[in-house]
Amino acid sequence: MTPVLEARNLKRDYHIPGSLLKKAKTVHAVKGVSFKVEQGKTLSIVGESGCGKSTLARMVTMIDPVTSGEMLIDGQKVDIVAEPLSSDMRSKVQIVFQNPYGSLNPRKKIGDILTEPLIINTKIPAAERRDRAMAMLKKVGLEEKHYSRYPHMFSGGQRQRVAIARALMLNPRLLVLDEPVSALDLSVQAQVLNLLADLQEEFHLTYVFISHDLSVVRHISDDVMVMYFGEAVEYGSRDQVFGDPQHSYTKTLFAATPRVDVEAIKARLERRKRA
Ligand SMILES: Nc1ncnc2c1ncn2[C@@H]1O[C@H](COP(=O)(O)OP(=O)(O)OP(=O)(O)O)[C@@H](O)[C@H]1O
Repeated sequence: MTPVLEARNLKRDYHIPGSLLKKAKTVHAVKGVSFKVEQGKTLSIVGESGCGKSTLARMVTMIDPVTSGEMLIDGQKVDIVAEPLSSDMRSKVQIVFQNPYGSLNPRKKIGDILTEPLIINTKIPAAERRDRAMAMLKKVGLEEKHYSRYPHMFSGGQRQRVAIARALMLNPRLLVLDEPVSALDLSVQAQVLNLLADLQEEFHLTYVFISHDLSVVRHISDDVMVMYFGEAVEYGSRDQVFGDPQHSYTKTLFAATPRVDVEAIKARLERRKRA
């Protein structure tokens, strides 16, 4: 099967200009990383702060150009080194950021936030844009009445639902989830993770899930890649990586991580819903 996304040897350097007191330097944030994700699957990318996860997310989402490497979407090569990147290709990959407070424009109503990608990227008439946004609100567990409200009127979990809805408005081939639940309370984390799992099942969505939280990663991944100082030091199926980690860094990372039992949280929420 042709993967939805294939990344080949992606590299990203940041050049930091010098000053009177400091020499110019180059940070090799991502040092040649390759991976594939098939339709309906989730690849998680884990690692400590500064290992290059967000840089990789921004390259895959085509927000930032890469220094070198190749990316194929549905087998078609994307010209990712060039700028500006084609908006057609860019709309195939959407991103949900960590902070639902910062990622939604506070001056725009939810309806405008959801229809904006359709206005920019399609010629869909206004009435249909509204219908699609209403339908998407329901898909993410919100209501039609939320269409005319502003982001500050929502909780963190609801805002993240809006961010997910916005990311899905253009029917992307791939959703990059950059720490999408780490700013939320534990019980809300479980609800948003359940929503992502339901949407994936219903629409056969493909996810790249960026996280430093191994208990969440263990719960939602098909494949896992562990990054360390800009390199992929481990890459394989979830069971391989968690069951038999090969690299010493992965072993240390797993040993140092307290286990949060997401399954137990889910079960508790279910019980509460039924009560
Ligand atoms: N715009 C930038 N200019 C210069 N250096 C940068 C820039 N963005 C990231 N870096 C550097 O690149 C490296 C990787 O950063 P990145 O943010 O991708 O890591 P991360 O794993 O996502 O960390 P975090 O979880 O803290 O966001 C770090 O050394 C960081 O300081």
